[in-house]
Order: sequence, then structure tokens, then C-alpha cells
Amino acid sequence: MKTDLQIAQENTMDNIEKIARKAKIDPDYLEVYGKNKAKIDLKIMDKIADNRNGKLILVTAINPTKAGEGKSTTTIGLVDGLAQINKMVIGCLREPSLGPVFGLKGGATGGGYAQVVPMEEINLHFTGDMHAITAANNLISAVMDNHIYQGNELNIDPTKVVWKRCLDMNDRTLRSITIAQDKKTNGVERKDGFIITVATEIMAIMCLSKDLQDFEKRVSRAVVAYTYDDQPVTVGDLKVEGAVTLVMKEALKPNLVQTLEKTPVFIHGGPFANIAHGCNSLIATRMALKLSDYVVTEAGFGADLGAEKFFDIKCRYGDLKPNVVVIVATARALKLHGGVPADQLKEENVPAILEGIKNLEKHIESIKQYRVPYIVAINKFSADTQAEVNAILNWCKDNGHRVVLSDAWASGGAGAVDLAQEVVRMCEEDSKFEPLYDLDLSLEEKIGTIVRKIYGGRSVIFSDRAKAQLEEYKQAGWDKLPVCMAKTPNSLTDDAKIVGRPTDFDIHVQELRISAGAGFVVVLTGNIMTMPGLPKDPAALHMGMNEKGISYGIF
Ligand SMILES: Nc1ncnc2c1ncn2[C@@H]1O[C@H](COP(=O)(O)OP(=O)(O)O)[C@@H](O)[C@H]1O
Ligand SMILES: O=COP(=O)(O)O
Repeated sequence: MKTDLQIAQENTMDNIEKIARKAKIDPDYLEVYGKNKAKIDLKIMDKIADNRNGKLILVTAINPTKAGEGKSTTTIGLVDGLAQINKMVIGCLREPSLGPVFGLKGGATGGGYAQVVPMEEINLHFTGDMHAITAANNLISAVMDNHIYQGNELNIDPTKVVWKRCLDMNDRTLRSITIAQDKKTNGVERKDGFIITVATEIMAIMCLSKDLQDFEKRVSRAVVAYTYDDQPVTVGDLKVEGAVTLVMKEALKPNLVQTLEKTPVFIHGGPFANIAHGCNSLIATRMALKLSDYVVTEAGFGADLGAEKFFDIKCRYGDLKPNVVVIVATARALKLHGGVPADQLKEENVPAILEGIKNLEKHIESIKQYRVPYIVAINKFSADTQAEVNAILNWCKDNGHRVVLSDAWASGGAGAVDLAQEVVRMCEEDSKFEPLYDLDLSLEEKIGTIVRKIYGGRSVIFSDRAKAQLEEYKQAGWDKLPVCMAKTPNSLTDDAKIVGRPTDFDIHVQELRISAGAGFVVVLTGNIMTMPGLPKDPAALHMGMNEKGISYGIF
């Protein structure tokens, strides 16, 4: 069987100028990066501002196995399926992080015959946005520590710095470090640490900004530290927001690529959904909506994470009105939620599916609270038996849920035509989208609402540090911001080992982190970490280039 990379390498791409024409992008706004990638000048938004918005489709999923259940694959398959029924469509995806690429999960360009290309370039350096975000973030750290060293006029308490350095890599050894060791000319020694680039506030600000001016204003508001008398210090106080915006000027432009079937796709921004808000950029999504009749986008991990934050953060800030939600389910993940060990998921087990389907049931209940028409897409794997597929199809139909079998991985767009036709019909229905909670609720009430209504939990237990922060954030006026839940993706609870549809459980909040520039409060639950580690056998050990210069091992 061919690997995703082999399929992508055998594909012949159209020149990006041809893809741009298909997306009705005026060549005056196209900035090409080689033959198959381009950025789009943001000035195009002035030209297309009066265009009617297309229909917006979100692809989410049930709580996934560690490999993922095929949101990107289904998103790309649906994009090609819509193109195959002659609909004008653009996909909007997040950019892959090098963390998972070299780690366990691999890239984020779909799979099988539902991929975006050039796959290896997108999964590696792409157009440099991740590197720009890393540089912008670390410029702030360098300027802040230099300020402390050069006299500290802002009276920053070195023990109360909250801005972390970053790297787009899984490296547990950087989680907790001490900087400026050995001698005073190295600076003021203090504890610091790195987070992964996709978890930074710069990433979140890029993904929620309307344009470059909005980006600079937001960056200026970002809190980097507190003074000795506990006053917040911002990027604006350091006077470095201008330089940060210069570093990010090109990164703010969305990237245009194509699917294996030459359908246009924007890739822009890449926040993870377990430790960040998990959605591609507002800039790319809004641009696609003005250019196309249908826009298919995805939000990370399960509906408890990516979809919740898509609705309650991205749609709220971007005034987006989603028309349809596609909930991806797989037999393998349902078996896992039915109690089957991760190494036995290929064996037929209908009873386990019928037990694990309670996880799907909970996510359907959650999505229904946003009042957007939804459909279940079964992402078919070759190991799935007919009995297993029938069990899922029949459960959905018996319980009044629309459901379609998607075979996009094996057949590309042709495998998602049924899904595309159903989605087109659903887009004509009335979406009454509303966010889950009002901003005037307290932070505790917002968090409690998500825990009860989206996770199915009972209550929230705050650590002493989090309780103190709740009061501090209220004093600062940050309690009126939305919350960005950071939680394990493998469970509805904050314990990755608890699968299925648990009830009567508590969510444990360890600490809060203000993202005043992005405009939300990050809520760290359980033992979630913002700098992942590599697995015992990382993908990086199995990739490279052969003697003919052909890459291998990227997946
Ligand atoms: N139907 C399928 N059959 C086989 N492999 C699949 C299928 N769907 C997805 N995959 C593979 O599973 C992995 C995760 O898919 P992806 O679409 O990235 O999931 P997600 O976006 O939900 O994380 C990828 O390696 C992809 O190639
Ligand atoms: O943030 C996580 O996204 P995926 O579900 O695409 O891995």
C-alpha cells in the first residue's frame, strides 16, 4: 500500500496561478512562492468586501485515538467532493507543527487520496510562518530580559514573568530552565521555560486578527510580566510591538495551495486545540468566504475542544455564522471508547462500538446546543467490517441523526460525494448559531458552563493558585473575556485514560493564563503541558532523503 507521501509525490500539481484563477483571486494580489505555493495580499479584502459570504462548514470529531480520526482527511475529501459536484469551494486548514511531524502523530495534510499538496513542503518549512511566529515571540522575550538587565525602569519582578520563549518542536527538556546563568554580564538569572510555537499568544493573535493594524494593537496588549507591586506589564510597555509586527508582516498573509484534485485550499495559522484555540485564521476564513460559495474548515481534536473554541472564540470574534457541522466518527475510536485496548482496534467488535457510541452521542448533544445543523461522517478505514459500519449507520438513523459514510481516504473526492450532496442540502436549512455563553458571565460560570454542557461533567475544582488568579483577573477586567480550555484531547474529562462517556466527574483547573492580546483566558486543566515531549520512537528517526533526493518517512 502506498504511503501518504508516495501518493503526494506521484501527484502532478497545477501551477499556483491556475489554482488562484479557480479561486477567483485577482493575480494582482497573488504573491507566488515557487510553482505550487502563494500568499495572498490582504489588500484583496478591500476589493472583495462587498461579495456575498459563502456557506461555512466546520469539520469536528469525537474524542480521537492518538493517531487522529480523520478531520483533515474528511475536510479535504469534502472539499474535493463539493468540487466534483461542481460547487465553488475553498478549504481552510491549519498549518502543521514540526512537533507532531517529528514526533508521534505526523503531519496535518490529510491522508490517502484526500490530501493537500505539496505535502512535504507544507509539513516542513512551508512559507516560513511558524519560523516568523517563533522569532516574533522570542524577540519579545529578548527585549524583556534586556530591559530587566539594562536598569528595569518598568520595575518588572523577574519572578513574575509570564511570557515564555518558544520553539516549534517537542522538547520536554525546555519546559523548565534557568536563563542568564554563570555571570552577571549574561543578564539577570531567572527561571524560564519554552512552550511550543503553536501554543503561543502570537499564534493566537495571528489567527484572531482582522488585519495587520489589528494584529499590532492586539500584540501591544499582550501581558508579559508583572511588576514588584503586581501591575501587569505589556508588550506595548516594552515598546516592541512595532518590530514584532514587522517580523510578522508576511506571515499575516494566508497561504494558497491545492488538493490532490487541484481544488484551492488556504492554510494559515496552526494552534493546537488541546493547548490553544485550535482553529485556522480568521483572515483566511473570511477571505475564503468572500471568494467562494462553500468554505470547509476544521478545528482540532474533538468537539469538546476545537469545535467549542471555534464557536465560542473564533465565530464570536469573527462574527461568523456556521451553516453545517460535520462530526467525524470512526469505528476504531468508538471501539476505544467502548473499552477495547489501543492495540486491538483492528479486530471486529460490534458490542464495543455500541458501547463507545455514547461518546459520539455526547458530542452530538454538545453540537446541538449551538443550534447548527449537523451530520455524522463515518470515516471508513480498510479494517472496518460491514457489521461495524452498519452498527454505526443504524444507531445514527435509529436516533434521528443524519449520517453518511465517507471513503475520501481511499477514493478522494469521489468517496465524499454523498457527504457533499447532503451538506449542500443542509446549507439551505436555517442555522440559528449562538455561542454557548454570554461574556458577562464570570470566568467561573463560563468554565462551569463548558464543563457541564460540553464535557458532561459535574463541577470545577480550582487550585489555590487558580482561585487567586480568578480574583486578580476580575480586578483587571479580564473576567469578561471568553475562556480557552486547555485539556487532554483523549477524554471528555481532564484524565486522558478515561474514555467513553463519563459522567459525574470534576474538571481540575491548575492555573489560568491571560492572553489579553488574543482576547481570551487560557484555562489549564489536569496535567496539560504547553511543551509536548517526543515519544520513545519519534518519527524523526524514520525519515530522510534517498540517493535520488526523494524524501521518505513524512506522513
Ligand atoms: N480512512 C482512513 N484510512 C486510513 N488512514 C486514515 C484514514 N483517515 C485518516 N487516516 C490517517 O490517519 C491519520 C490522521 O488523519 P487526519 O486527517 O490527520 O486526522 P485529524 O485531522 O483528525 O488529526 C493520518 O495519517 C491519515 O493519513
Ligand atoms: O490540535 C489538534 O488538531 P488535530 O486534531 O488536527 O490533530
